[in-house]
Amino acid sequence: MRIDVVTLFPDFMRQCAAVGVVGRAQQRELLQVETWNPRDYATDNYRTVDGRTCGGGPGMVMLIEPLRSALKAVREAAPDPVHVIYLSPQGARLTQGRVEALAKLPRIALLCGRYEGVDERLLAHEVDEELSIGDYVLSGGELGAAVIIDAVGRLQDGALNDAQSAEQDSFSNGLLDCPHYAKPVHDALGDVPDVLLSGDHAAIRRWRLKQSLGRTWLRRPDLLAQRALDKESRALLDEFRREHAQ
Ligand SMILES: Nc1nonc1C(=O)NCC1CCCCC1
Repeated sequence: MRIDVVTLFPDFMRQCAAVGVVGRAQQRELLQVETWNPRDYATDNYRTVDGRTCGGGPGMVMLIEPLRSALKAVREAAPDPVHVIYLSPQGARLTQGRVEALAKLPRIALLCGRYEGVDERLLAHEVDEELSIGDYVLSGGELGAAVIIDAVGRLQDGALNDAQSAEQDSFSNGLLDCPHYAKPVHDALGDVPDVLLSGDHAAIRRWRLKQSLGRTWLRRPDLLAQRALDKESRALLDEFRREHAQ
C-alpha cells in the first residue's frame, strides 16, 4: 500500500512513519509513505502557501494552487487511483471499521491542513473524504495523518509478527481489549490471574472474552449496544455483571 502525505512538515511525517511496526512495514516494502510539501509548489519568490481569510477575521487559509499542484504530482507519481482524505474536526469520526477498509486500498493521500484550514473550493474538488480523529482542535492535520498511517500500516499483511494480535486488538471484534500481564507472576502490585498460568487454553480464551465484554460494558456501553452477542458471550457478560455487583 502507498500513502502520500501532503504536509508543510514532511520531516515530521517521515519520522512518524519510520518507527516501530510502520517503519518495519516500510522496510519490508509492505507500505510506502511519501511526503509532498505544498511550499515546493508555490509559484512566488516567497513560496507562499497561505492567504488572508476572505470576509475578514483572524488567521490565514491555505491557498488552492500549491495544494492543487502538489495533489497533481501525487496522482502522477504512481498509476493506481488515489483516495484523497482531508483531516479535520469537521470530518467523520475515524473508526476501526473505516481503518480496515482504508487498509485494503492500493493508495491513499492524506491532506494536512494548517492555519485556519484549506480553501473550501480545493476541498470540494480534490478531496474524497474528510476524517476526524476526535472532537478536539489540533494545530494541524499531521497528527491525524500519523494516526491513520499507523492504524492502516499495522494492518498490512506481514506487518505484525503475529497476525492474531490484529484480530485480538481492541475494537477489532467490536469490544475493548482484555487485560494483559507479563512476568513476574507475583509482584508487590498484585498477582497474575491463575487462569492465565493454567495452560488451559479454552479457559484462557473464555476468561479473556469475559474480561473484554465486562470492560466494554463498564467503560464503553455504547460499543456493546452496537454488537450482537452470541449465547456464550451473553453468559460470560452475565457472570461478569454478577461478580461486579457483589
Ligand atoms: N480533530 C482532528 N481530527 O483530524 N484533524 C483534526 C484537527 O483538529 N486538525 C486541525 C485543523 C486545524 C486547522 C486546519 C485543518 C486541521
